[in-house]
Amino acid sequence: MKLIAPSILAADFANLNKSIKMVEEAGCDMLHIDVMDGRFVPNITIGPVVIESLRKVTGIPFDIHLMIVEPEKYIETFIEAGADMITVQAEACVHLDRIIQQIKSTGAKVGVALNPSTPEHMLEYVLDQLDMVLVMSVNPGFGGQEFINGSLRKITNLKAMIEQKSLNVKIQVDGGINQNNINKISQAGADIFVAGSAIFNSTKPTEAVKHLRAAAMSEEER
Ligand SMILES: O=C(CO)[C@@H](O)[C@H](O)COP(=O)(O)O
Ligand SMILES: [Co+2]
Repeated sequence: MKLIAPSILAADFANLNKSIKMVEEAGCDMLHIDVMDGRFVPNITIGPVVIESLRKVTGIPFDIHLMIVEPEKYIETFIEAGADMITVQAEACVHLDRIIQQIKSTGAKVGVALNPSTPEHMLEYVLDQLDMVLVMSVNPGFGGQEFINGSLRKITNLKAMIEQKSLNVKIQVDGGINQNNINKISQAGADIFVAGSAIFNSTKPTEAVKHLRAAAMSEEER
C-alpha cells in the first residue's frame, strides 16, 4: 500500500481549511505538517497553535515533521495540539533513543528523519522502535527544491535493513517528489510520499494527487 502525505508548506496559508478539505476529498492518507524553528533549519513556519486550530476542522491524521532543535521540550505540546505521528530529525536529537521513548509513551506513532548527508546506519540500534523512517530527499528548510538522487540508494539500503530484521517500519520520503520521479522512489522501497509543490502548485490539485498515487503503485496494485 502506497500512501500520499501532502505537505501544507506549499498550501495557501490564508486558506488552509480549504486546502485541507481538498486533500481529504482527494483521499490523501495523512497531512504532513512541517514545523521549522529558524535554528535547526533556516526558515520558520507554524507551531502548535495553528495545528490545534486545524485539528478542529479535520479528522485526517496529522503527520508532524519537527525540524527544530531540542524537540524533547515540545513533544507533549504537539500531542495536545493534535499530532497523530511525530517525526524528529536524528541530527537534532542528542539522546535519540530517549526521545523515541518519550514520543511512544504518549501513544503517538514515531518517526525519525535523516538529512541527505546522514547515513542510514545511524538508526541501526533504534530501528525496531520506530513506526517510520523519513528519508529527506532535499536539505530541510524549504519546499520546492529538487530531489537529490543519492536518496534512492538510502531508501534501498533502509528497505534491506527493515526486511532483514523482519520489521514493520514504513519508509517515508520527503522533498522534490513529483509525477516524474515518484515511481522510481516507490520502486526503491518507499511507502509514504510527501508532496508539497507537486500538489498545491498544480492547477488541478485533486488530479495531481490521483496521478501521484497511480504512479507510485506497481502494475499489480493499479
Ligand atoms: O520538510 C520539508 C522541507 O523541509 C518538506 O515537507 C517540503 O515541504 C516538501 O515540499 P516539496 O519538495 O514537495 O515542494
Ligand atoms: Co517535511
